[in-house]
Amino acid sequence: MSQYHAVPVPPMSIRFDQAAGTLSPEGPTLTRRMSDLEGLFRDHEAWEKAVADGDPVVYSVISSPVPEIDRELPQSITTIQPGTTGGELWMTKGHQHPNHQGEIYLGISGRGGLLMFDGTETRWVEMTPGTIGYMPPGWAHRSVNIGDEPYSFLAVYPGGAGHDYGWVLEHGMGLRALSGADGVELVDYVEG
Ligand SMILES: O=P(O)(O)OC[C@H]1O[C@](O)(CO)[C@@H](O)[C@@H]1O
Ligand SMILES: [Fe+2]
Repeated sequence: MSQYHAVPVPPMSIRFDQAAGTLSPEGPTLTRRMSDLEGLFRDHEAWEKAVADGDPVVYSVISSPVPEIDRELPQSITTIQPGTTGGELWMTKGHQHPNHQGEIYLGISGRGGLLMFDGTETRWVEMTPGTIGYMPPGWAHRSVNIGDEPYSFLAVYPGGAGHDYGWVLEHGMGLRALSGADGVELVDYVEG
């Protein structure tokens, strides 16, 4: 089920207040805690312990009022907190668009990585403020915070693309992003 409402909107400007972490006018907001990321981390015991030890917020998503419906172009800003679980950097759930369509991200603050997987090949794009990351149709995508401060990025995506989270649980993402010497060490995917 979509977390977005489907009310058409008129032409508009949308103001992002980075200090306040708000969009105005605002749409739906979403908070993902550790407990929402079941089955995604390699170290299941470390994930269970993190859930038991306060179930921290891993990332939040604020959206504009543009609806998730075909031919619309919704936007959202995702902020991933810095952290690791079992040595694995905090990340989004990641998803495939069931109705394969492209998408762009724009780095706003902090340091991140954009992991893309088409079921065979994997790509990793480092994201800093000003970087545009492009996800072609058919490439599942996950974002990772590789720094020690919150990592924020703008997403712009086709409203009819949909979100398939089960695809990532079934196929993985090709690689995992662990905390390493230069912030990140990419290793082969191992089941969670
Ligand atoms: O949908 P996920 O995998 O939780 O990741 C969150 C980010 O991805 C989006 O679904 C866009 O691809 C936005 O809602 C948000 O920017
Ligand atoms: Fe997407």
